This record gives sequence, structure tokens and C-alpha cells, in this order.
Amino acid sequence: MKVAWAGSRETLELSDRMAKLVANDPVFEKFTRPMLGRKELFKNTLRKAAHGWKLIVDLRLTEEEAKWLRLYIDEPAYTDLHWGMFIPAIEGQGTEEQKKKWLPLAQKMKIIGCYAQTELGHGSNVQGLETTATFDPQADEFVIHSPTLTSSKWWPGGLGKASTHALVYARLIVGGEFHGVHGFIVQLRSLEDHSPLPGITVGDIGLKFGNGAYNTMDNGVLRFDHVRIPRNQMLMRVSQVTKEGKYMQSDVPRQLIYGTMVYVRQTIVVDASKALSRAVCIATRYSAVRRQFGSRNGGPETQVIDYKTQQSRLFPLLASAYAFRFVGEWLKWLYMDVKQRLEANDFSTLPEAHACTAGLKSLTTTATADGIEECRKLCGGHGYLVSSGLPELFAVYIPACTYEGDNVVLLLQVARFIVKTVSELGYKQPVGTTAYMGRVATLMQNNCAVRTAEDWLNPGAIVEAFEARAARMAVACGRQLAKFENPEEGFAELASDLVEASVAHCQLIVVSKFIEKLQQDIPGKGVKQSLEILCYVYALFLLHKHQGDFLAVGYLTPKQALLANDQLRTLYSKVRPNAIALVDSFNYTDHYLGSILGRYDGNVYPKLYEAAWEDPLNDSDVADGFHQYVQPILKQKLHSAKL
Ligand SMILES: CCCCC/C=C\C/C=C\C/C=C\CCCCC(=O)SCCNC(=O)CCNC(=O)[C@H](O)C(C)(C)COP(=O)(O)OP(=O)(O)OC[C@H]1O[C@@H](n2cnc3c(N)ncnc32)[C@H](O)[C@@H]1OP(=O)(O)O
Ligand SMILES: Cc1cc2nc3c(=O)[nH]c(=O)nc-3n(C[C@H](O)[C@H](O)[C@H](O)COP(=O)(O)OP(=O)(O)OC[C@H]3O[C@@H](n4cnc5c(N)ncnc54)[C@H](O)[C@@H]3O)c2cc1C
Repeated sequence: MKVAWAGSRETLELSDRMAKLVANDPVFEKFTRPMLGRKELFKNTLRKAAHGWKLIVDLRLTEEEAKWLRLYIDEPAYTDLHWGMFIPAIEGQGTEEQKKKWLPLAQKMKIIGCYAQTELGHGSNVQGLETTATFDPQADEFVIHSPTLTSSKWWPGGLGKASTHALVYARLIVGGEFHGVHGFIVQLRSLEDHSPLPGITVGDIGLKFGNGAYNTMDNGVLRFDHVRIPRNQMLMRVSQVTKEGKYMQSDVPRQLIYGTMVYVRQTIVVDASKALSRAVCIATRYSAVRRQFGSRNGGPETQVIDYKTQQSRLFPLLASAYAFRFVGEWLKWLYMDVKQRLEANDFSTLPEAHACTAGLKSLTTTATADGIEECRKLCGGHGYLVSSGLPELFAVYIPACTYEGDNVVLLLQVARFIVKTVSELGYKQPVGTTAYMGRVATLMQNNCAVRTAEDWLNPGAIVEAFEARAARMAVACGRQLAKFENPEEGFAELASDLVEASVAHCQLIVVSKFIEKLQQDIPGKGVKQSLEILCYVYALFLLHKHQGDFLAVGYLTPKQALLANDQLRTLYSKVRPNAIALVDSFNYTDHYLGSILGRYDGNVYPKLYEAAWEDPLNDSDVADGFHQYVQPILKQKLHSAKL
């Protein structure tokens, strides 16, 4: 099962080596993180990042090894955005000449970059960004300027204190004409003494949610006061500005400027499976350790993992972790395919790539953020201790529902895509993830044929149910939209229904890709069978949770919905014997889990007790402040009988 989770034996071995390299290095200790002050915390993050870079250089780690190393260091840092956005943006939107100049500098970390798109006043609305880049033909330069307070760049990770350069997204103005938002490489700080360059005001935006957590990252604020950069520092693969001041839009779609976001969104889907699997690993192991009630004749109390309510909350999350892992694997393939096509100037699958990355990023991050919180609750009181690992995991993870695109805004992008597909059904055969809409007549006509709970253990029945739900919801939205004279007005009015139809479409993708994964060769005795059970748990859990959709579109009867729930209960009993093996398959070290509740050895109570005394508050029996503030209360003589 470890190979199935890792993807291959090579990846399992490589990631295992990196995990152990980090776990055995005291520099990467994590437990004290939540107790550090902001400056000490940030300095410690810089220290870890520097040590990580030294390991990469000294050990000559490959790009893949370095990626796993940074993952297992498990600390948001400027390197995430340098490697995860600044470099990919240059790779995707730079000309060959620009890549030749800037990539070696960035890859050798001679410069540190961030991705500065969001502003104080605009994040979702990229076309509303206010920073300006005005071409000066006399000087053959762009003048980068922050004309308003709301044009201040705000949020970019690594911007506040670490980065020397930024990829700045600004409104391109040539000869007084606005030509859309484009990316510009701008140096922010001196490479000599790291001081901000003239015209640059830069700093950190302040404390964020949680102790430690994402406060290791210097999300920054940045303002420009007429800062000049050479013309060749506008990324010009998509569009160009000539020396003469002529704007040229190549035959590449303007949306390629958004390409880095597509790339990051697909990485975020796999990240979701990692984050959710960590929380599920902790909650599952602890649920097996924790006993509460149920003792008979003085015997041991019941393991809480054996309660049906615990199983009905925990096992769908376990199944979701595997589901997101496999859909993330497919999404990576989709992204690489569209990237290759783009290199051949084939833009045909760009809309599908955008819709899939946007929709799956939204769906998996929402489910993961909710899932981590559910795992905290599954651990009872001890889940609320920092030493459980869950509060910090939650605090670090939840911005994923916002960054790289607010999850609702992204679902609205999916809605545009499926509404457009429905509107073209009469004359254009849908392909890819919307191919099922080509069978809309059948899907609208045929209802569910399930007669017994067993009938739900049929991939065909599952896929047809999810296809019918998604198709019928999309067609219903299309029909409603047709009633509006102004399509944009209709879209705004029906936005909530469209979002629900988008969720249905995206859940169909996840379920379908899980089923397709099971049709592949999966090594290991009993592994495929275990994954099949999880696949059905995932699908039937969604069907149960969203049964209102399936009933409202008339595809399911209440009886069939009840049969699905009956089957779900049976499936939980089948997951139970393998639950620990399934989470052990994630192959996480205790260091990476950072959780006393999730320890591999299950030695929870002694370690919880031990850890309590390490809290600074226990440095003395009588806490500082007692004598000054409490003792006087205890000693005071009160005359009024009432007090
Ligand atoms: C080694 C370590 C690795 C680490 C990995 C690193 C990162 C990942 C891991 C952790 C994360 C770490 C840190 C956090 C990073 C976070 C960074 C950020 O947040 S960067 C900023 C992100 N911002 C956004 O996502 C903004 C969201 N808004 C938009 O994308 C757009 O404004 C819009 C909502 C899509 C609207 O676009 P527009 O204003 O142009 O209007 P539309 O009419 O809707 O679109 C026009 C047209 O274009 C199509 N389209 C839109 N976007 C794309 C796209 N991305 N790709 C392709 N096509 C796109 C859209 O469909 C329309 O097409 P059509 O309908 O045919 O006209
Ligand atoms: C931890 C973190 C790291 C980040 N890192 C970076 C970075 O490195 N670089 C960078 O450039 N940015 C970064 N960001 C910014 C991030 O990309 C934006 O916050 C994100 O794109 C959301 O945009 P917004 O903040 O403008 O939200 P808004 O769009 O203002 O969202 C506010 C509310 O309005 C709703 N809304 C907005 N538009 C619509 C609409 N059309 N229809 C319906 N509802 C709507 C949203 O759903 C939401 O509920 C980061 C943010 C965070 C939290």
C-alpha cells in the first residue's frame, strides 16, 4: 500500500530518504515553534531554509529530492514561492533570452524571488490591479508605480523581508493606452546589503492566524515610487513591447499570463492529499489508542475507533485523502499535457486545464481544511493541544482555501466552463472531463437502476449517478440562464446554483479518477481490494452528503438513497481492520507528523504527560505574577457579606 500511496517504489524510497534526513537533523526541530516570538521565529525559519539549501548543495540533491526535503522540513518559507512560483512564472512566461538570463540566477539562489500579484485592494480581480508599468520610449524603460494606497502589493509570500526581486503584475501602459496586466521582474533590494532600493517601500504585513504556523512566512507589502526597469524585464513570451513603443500581442492567448496560477493550483491538489493524510493519520492512530466507555466485567473500555459515529466521520476522510492523491496524480498529467501542447502552440485544452485546476483546487482545499478540523474534533480534548500537531496543521493549511484563488471565485470559473459546454451541446461534441455531457439525453432520461445495497458496489452505477447529477444540474442552470436577456445578469443571479453545479462536476471528476486508478495494475496483495473499498466509501459518502442533489434532479429515489447509506455502513466495517495499515502506508515519520497523538509507537499518555512539564509555564511551581496579582485577592479582608 505504501507504493500505491507514493506512486512508485522509486518515489517511496526517495521520499523516505528525505523524510529521515530531515527527521534526524536537530536543526529541523518543530515543537518549540509555536512558543517563539515573531522575530525569533522568522530568524529560525531563515536558519532552517539556509540549512536545507546547504544540504541540497552539499549532498547534490536532485530537484525531486529537494522538493521532498522542503516538504518534510514542513515550514512555510520564502523558498516556497521562490521555487514554487517565481521560477515557474519565468519558465512559463519568459522569452528564451529572459529564461537564459534569470533562471540560472534564481536556480543558484543568487537572487530570491516572489510572486507579487495581489494588492491591498484587489486579489481575485486580476484585471482590477492598479500598479502601473508605463513604457518610456526615450529611456527604453518601464516606470513601475503604486498610484494609490490600494495598489500596494499585499500578501506575496517571501516579499516582506527575504526577497531581492519580485515578479510584479501591473497594468501595462504604452503610449497612453492600457494593454492588460503583465508580469515584470523588479529588483527590490540591494544584493550588497539587502537594503530596499530607491523608490521601493517594502515590509511584512503583520501577524497571521495561529501561533507559529504561517508566521514563519514574511508575507509582504510593497509600494513603488516611479521605479525604473529596463524594457527587457517585462516577461514577453505572451506579449511584447518593442523599443519603438509598439505593443504586440503574439498569437498566444492572453490567459497564458495566468499560467503560473494553473501550475500552482495543480500542485495544491496533491498538497491537499498530503495535508489531509497527515491529519487522518493522527486521528486514526489516536482513535485506536483512545478507549472510552464500554468496559464489561472490568475489562478494557472500547476503542473509540470502533464506534460507528467515529467511523462515519473518520473513514470518509481517509478515503478522501486517497481520492485527492489519485486525482492529483491525474491533474499533474493533465497539466504536463497542456504544457506540452502550449509549447506546440496548441491551446485547445487550456480552458479544460483552467477549469480542472481551478475546480479541483477549490474542492480539495475546502474538504481538506474542513477535514483537518474534523480530525481535531475526532481526537477530543487532546486534539486541541499544540502537541497533537493538529492546531498548527490547521492554521498553516486553511489559507489554501483562499490563496491561489478564492475557492468560490474559482468555482465560478468552472461554472463559466460548464455553462459554455452546455450551450454548445447542439453543435459541439464535449470532450475530456465534460464528455459525459455528450450523453445528456440518456443521462436526463435514465434513472438509477439500483435495487439492493449490493448494487451500489458497481463502478458503473456510481459513475452514472454522479454523471446524471452533474449533467442535470448543469442543464437546469443552462435553462434558467436562458430566461435572462442579459447572460451576465443571469450568471450573477444564479451564481449559487452554478457553484453547486460546479461542485457536482468536480466531484464527478474525483470519483471517476479514483475508479480509473483501480483499473490500473496496483501492486501488493490485497491493496487493490482495500482501495476499492475506499473508493466506494468516498463515492457513497458524497452521495449521502449531497443526496438532496440526486433526489432534486429526480435521478435517485429515497429508497435508493437509503440503500446507499446501508452500503456505506457495511463498508466502514470493512475499512476498520485495515485502518491502521492504510494510514501507516502514508509512511510519515513522527517528526513530520509532529504529533504525540499520532506517534507510530502509540505511546501517547506518557508522552503527553512528559510534554506538559516542558511548557515554560511549568518552569516554576508558582507562576510569575501570582504574588503580585492573585495573592492580594486571596488575602483581602472583605467587609460586605455579599462579596
Ligand atoms: C518546491 C516547493 C513547491 C511549493 C509549491 C508552491 C506553492 C503551492 C504550495 C503552497 C502554497 C504556498 C504559498 C501560497 C501561494 C499563493 C500565491 C498566490 O495566491 S498568487 C495569487 C493568486 N491569485 C489568484 O488566483 C487570482 C484569482 N483570479 C483570477 O485568476 C482571475 O482574476 C479570474 C477570476 C480567473 C478572472 O479572470 P479575468 O478577469 O481575466 O476574467 P474572466 O472573463 O473570468 O476570464 C477571461 C477568460 O480567461 C479564462 N481564464 C481565466 N483564468 C485562466 C487561467 N488561469 N488559465 C486559462 N484561462 C483562464 C477564462 O476562463 C475566460 O475564458 P473565456 O470564458 O473563454 O473568455
Ligand atoms: C497565506 C496567503 C498567502 C498568499 N500568497 C500570495 C502570494 O504569494 N502572491 C500573491 O500575489 N498573492 C498571495 N496571496 C493573496 C491571495 O492570492 C488572495 O488573497 C486570493 O487570490 C483571494 O483574493 P482576495 O483576497 O482579493 O479575496 P476577495 O476576492 O476579496 O474575496 C473576499 C470575498 O469576496 C468573494 N468574491 C470575490 N469576488 C467574487 C465574485 N465575482 N463573485 C462572488 N463572490 C466573490 C469571495 O468569494 C470571498 O468570499 C496570499 C494570500 C494568503 C492568505
